[in-house]
Amino acid sequence: MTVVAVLGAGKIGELVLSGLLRAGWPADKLLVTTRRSTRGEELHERYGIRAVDNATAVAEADVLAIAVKPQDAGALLAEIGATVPAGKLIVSLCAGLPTSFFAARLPEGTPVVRVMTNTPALVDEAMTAISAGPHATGDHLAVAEEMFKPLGATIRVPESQQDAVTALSGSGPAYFYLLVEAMVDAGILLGLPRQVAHDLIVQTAIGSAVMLRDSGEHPVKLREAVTSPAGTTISAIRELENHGVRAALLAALEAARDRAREIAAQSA
Ligand SMILES: NC(=O)C1=CN([C@@H]2O[C@H](COP(=O)(O)OP(=O)(O)OC[C@H]3O[C@@H](n4cnc5c(N)ncnc54)[C@H](OP(=O)(O)O)[C@@H]3O)[C@@H](O)[C@H]2O)C=CC1
Ligand SMILES: O=C(O)[C@@H]1CCC=N1
Repeated sequence: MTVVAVLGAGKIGELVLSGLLRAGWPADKLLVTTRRSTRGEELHERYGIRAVDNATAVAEADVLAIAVKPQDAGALLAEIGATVPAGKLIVSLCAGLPTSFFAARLPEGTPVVRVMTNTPALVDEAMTAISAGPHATGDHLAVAEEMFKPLGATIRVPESQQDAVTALSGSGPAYFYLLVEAMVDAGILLGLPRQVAHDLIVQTAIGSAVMLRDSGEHPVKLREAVTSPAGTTISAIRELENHGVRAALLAALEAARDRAREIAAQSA
């Protein structure tokens, strides 16, 4: 069975490892590397997986999943790049960094796959977009899918779309959490106890998300069904439109996409 090493197990690396274990990936087929040894020990105690150094991971794993911050990827590749044996699959989880960044720092012919996942991996509801980079074949994409399917949904996209994907689904959970936070505060403003406001909004978010996924209806239709003539909802929607929420979202996601491009330019 494929041995996967997660290089740089912070938040996302741990989510990937724990998801693979939940899906039945044997602990002895997983390796983890960390910068701080205490973090490696913590992950070993929590999951029973072996914490090793980057050189050992390169030597022993079939797949190297790079989960360091994009700003740390250059240093990591300077350390391991030349030692990566031919044919080892590199799966990058780094926002912004194109596969060419990795190819330039790895032996010629090394297959590179770029993925963008998100934190709902914690509850097996991630959205992961997968792209083939240099030398990545259908088989390599299938390996990446085998890794990420247990964590939620997967989709294949051309790499040219990955910065937009990052802006939408990679960063996306943060936008929903911000919205929930603001709506709970609105509940406080209206005099509800915080816990009651929290419970109302969280269940409303879950119900709305499940309807979006399962009803097959367009979001406009779902919204219209809530919006009664001369009712309460349209009064709120007028305020959202007056405050430019729609325009703010367009600008915000464009800014996230632009930041991904900037990270790539600064790392080149
Ligand atoms: N957070 C998110 O929602 C998402 C993040 N991503 C991407 O995932 C990647 C990781 O993000 P995230 O988990 O949030 O970041 P974290 O900072 O939580 O994790 C990165 C980890 O890499 C470790 N690290 C750095 N350099 C090395 C090295 N040379 N060898 C071994 N370990 C190293 C860091 O160690 P130390 O703790 O000592 O600094 C840290 O624990 C990023 O590239 C990000 O763009 C993608 C999708 C979503
Ligand atoms: O904020 C970030 O840069 C990372 C990438 C996508 C989500 N978090």
